[in-house]
Amino acid sequence: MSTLIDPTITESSDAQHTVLLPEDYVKKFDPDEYLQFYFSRDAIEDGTRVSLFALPVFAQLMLQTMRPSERETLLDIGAGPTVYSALCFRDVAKRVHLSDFVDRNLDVLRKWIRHEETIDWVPTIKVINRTEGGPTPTDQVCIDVEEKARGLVKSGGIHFADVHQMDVVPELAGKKVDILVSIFTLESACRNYEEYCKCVTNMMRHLRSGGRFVLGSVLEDDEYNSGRKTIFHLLNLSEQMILDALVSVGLDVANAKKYVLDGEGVMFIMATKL
Ligand SMILES: C[S@@+](CC[C@H](N)C(=O)[O-])C[C@H]1O[C@@H](n2cnc3c(N)ncnc32)[C@H](O)[C@@H]1O
Repeated sequence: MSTLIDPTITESSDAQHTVLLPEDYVKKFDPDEYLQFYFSRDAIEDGTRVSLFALPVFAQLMLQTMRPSERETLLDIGAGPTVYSALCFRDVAKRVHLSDFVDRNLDVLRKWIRHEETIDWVPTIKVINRTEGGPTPTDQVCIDVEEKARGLVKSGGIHFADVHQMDVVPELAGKKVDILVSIFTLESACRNYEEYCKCVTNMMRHLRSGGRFVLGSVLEDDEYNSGRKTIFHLLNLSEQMILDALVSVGLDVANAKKYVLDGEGVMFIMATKL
């Protein structure tokens, strides 16, 4: 997972190479370490996460192909301590629901809502803005972008999620959103392909027919750094395995928009639920 791993760090930590498992998230996933590792100013300047290129492109496509009434609600499953989905889709949806399995991640998201210190999202906003084709944003533009995203999450909510449950987001049980986003979560949460397919089925219960599913996945890798010294297991997935799982839950994969970044070992796909 080259987008998520700084090779110099993995090499130096080989001596104590412990790989944590899906059941270790609650105790061992550290939101601050994760944000520092991937979203600090230095991390963003050193090499950007591919998500910040793919998601704004999908957002633009949604603006072009969906009427405002068809794209009111967005749910991000496994957002972790990050808010970049709300930043990328701020002009698309009216309400954004961020969800995750780890309470400490949800606490960080709530702190962000209350304007308390978390990470500085300005470097991320600048990359998103560049992908959107805008000029280098002023400080005021960055503040406005973040405030708009914050407002959408205030209108939506911050929720517990477990992809292994039939109602992945219990607080939204029985409710369906227009856009479902999940980035680098399923391959983190699942131990085998059978579980993966079950979790995709569970997630789809939150998406309405005609809605869009946006999935970001690591391809063919076994682990990733969740911080400088912490390594978590990943389910090793080929592109075909992912596509098969999506077809089996009724997503229109034949007409999907897909980016496979071989050098980066990641895939992003946007598909409509039939
Ligand atoms: C690699 S992080 C991705 C975070 C964020 N989506 C991003 O792109 O930076 C994996 C996330 O999956 C979450 N996760 C792990 N097990 C989960 C489960 N059973 N249900 C929902 N989320 C889970 C973790 O808490 C973590 O936030």
